[in-house]
Amino acid sequence: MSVLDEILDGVRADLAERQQRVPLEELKERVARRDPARDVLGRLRARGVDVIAEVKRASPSRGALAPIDDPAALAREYEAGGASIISVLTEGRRFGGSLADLDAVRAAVDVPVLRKDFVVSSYQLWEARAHGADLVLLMVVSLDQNALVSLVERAESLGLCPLVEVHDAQEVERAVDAGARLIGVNNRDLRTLQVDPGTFARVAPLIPDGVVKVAESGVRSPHDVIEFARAGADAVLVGETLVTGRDPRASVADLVAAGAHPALRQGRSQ
Ligand SMILES: O=C(O)c1ccccc1NCC(=O)[C@H](O)[C@H](O)COP(=O)(O)O
Repeated sequence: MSVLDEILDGVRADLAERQQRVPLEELKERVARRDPARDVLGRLRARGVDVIAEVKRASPSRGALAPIDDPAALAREYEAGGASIISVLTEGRRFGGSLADLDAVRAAVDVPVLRKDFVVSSYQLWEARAHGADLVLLMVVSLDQNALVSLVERAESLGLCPLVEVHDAQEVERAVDAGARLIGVNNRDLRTLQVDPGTFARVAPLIPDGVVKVAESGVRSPHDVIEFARAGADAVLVGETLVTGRDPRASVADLVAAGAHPALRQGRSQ
């Protein structure tokens, strides 16, 4: 069994437990009391190369990364450094995240917040919105096409912007067919956990113009931001480098500054 399959088994078990504890009707009532989700696509199209900064305690590939006792404080640092979106990993078993982290971050920042998890059911979309997320990750590799299409539609009907994650040409085709307007190319192969930073440059040209493109995983430096931007990225998603560095605000600011260079504006998604 692959690591991804193990993660998905755990996600389904935890999901079943939450569905017992928190009925869908209760989530719907909480969603109805929430302010509408923030605009994401307009923001990503309007500026230089945006930085999506991730709250990530641990990962299957690297084990423990950082304790992050106060995710709200970390998110405020990211926002002060110029991050356009805060990504919050809510998977508990392998990434050490939780919906409580999402609550804390949502209450701490004004920028949009991404619920980063292994979504397999519309219940998780209701959860994401009930806990204040503006975006939600949908991974093509872990969904059949009917499920992908229906989760994209359900996310949008809740006002959530789906970030549809792909890794190869076939997954791009599926994401586009499902109506994705925001596509993340993960440089990490989730079956082997290997990161190949060249993945984005190979896969991004297959994504139609007008779709906003995010380079995910393996972004380590301002130089990387420039390289991904030259390959067509509108945004980069960064976890490990930020949570293991000494000064997350300064690290984000350096990445944002690299992405704001006027020479990089040409060719970005409109
Ligand atoms: O990070 C992992 O090891 C991992 C393993 C299996 C599934 C997903 C995984 N990561 C999720 C991500 O996509 C990253 O957290 C995100 O792109 C940031 O990557 P990085 O900057 O390399 O931490």
